[in-house]
Amino acid sequence: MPPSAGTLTRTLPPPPVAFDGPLALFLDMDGVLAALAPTPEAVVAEPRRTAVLEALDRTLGGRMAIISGRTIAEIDRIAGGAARSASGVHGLERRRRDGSLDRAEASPRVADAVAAFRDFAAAHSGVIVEDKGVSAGLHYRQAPEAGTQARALAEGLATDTGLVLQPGHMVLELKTPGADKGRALSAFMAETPFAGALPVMAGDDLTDEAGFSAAEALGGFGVLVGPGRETAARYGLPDVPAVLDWLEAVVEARA
Ligand SMILES: O=P(O)(O)OC[C@H]1O[C@H](O[C@H]2O[C@H](CO)[C@@H](O)[C@H](O)[C@H]2O)[C@H](O)[C@@H](O)[C@@H]1O
Repeated sequence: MPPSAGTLTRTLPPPPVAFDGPLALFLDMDGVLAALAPTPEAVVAEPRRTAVLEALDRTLGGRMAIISGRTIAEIDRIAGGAARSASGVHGLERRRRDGSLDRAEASPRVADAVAAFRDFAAAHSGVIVEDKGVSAGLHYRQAPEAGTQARALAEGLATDTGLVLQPGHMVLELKTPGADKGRALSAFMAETPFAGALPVMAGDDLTDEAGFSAAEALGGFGVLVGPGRETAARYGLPDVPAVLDWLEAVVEARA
């Protein structure tokens, strides 16, 4: 019997490596496939990650996608081009395996958020602004003392602009409304080659909870990476190396 999803304070069991029927894997990037680094640009392509993604894509008949808060261009840079199906910026962009692309129209208020974030960064050394077109990110990993003020700014801007506040690991993002990782997962699952497979989503961040719930609703499950918390995931893995070990074992079990 698989463990149940829901509020969990205990350690989650590790996910299975062998599955009876067709499997569809949805993978988050930062904190799952790539260890967290001081800045977004510090994360680069690595041979082990690229190799296992290519092997999964082959073994799963193309039913593998990265669903990230990063842009698809960033996913391609870090995954070494190994993720043909990808969703970026928390579901606001989605590229199918054949290269066709869906992209939400950016709210004009994103530019206001970027401008306000840049003013804040100019006054707080170490704070970084990430302009993703459809969303704006304010990173304070290198200036943790600015976190409280950064949150107050982002919350105020969310109220003023109607943008959606997406907190992450030492980052506050304001995104164009209308998408999340769960909707991206469900959209992939409605199409070839994903339709009919068992969806499994691995993630670490709050933004990944929508993906866990969507996988669960479609008969699959979520895998929470990192420390335990209240989650919709059924299984857990401690860190990025454990994720890569698990993915390699999945490939081997299907070979
Ligand atoms: O959904 P994800 O793939 O997990 O992306 C979430 C955000 O990841 C990036 O920021 C995070 O990783 C950086 C590099 O390790 C780190 O410096 C930062 O503190 C983290 O928040 C990315 O820059 C964001 O755009 C993503 O939304």
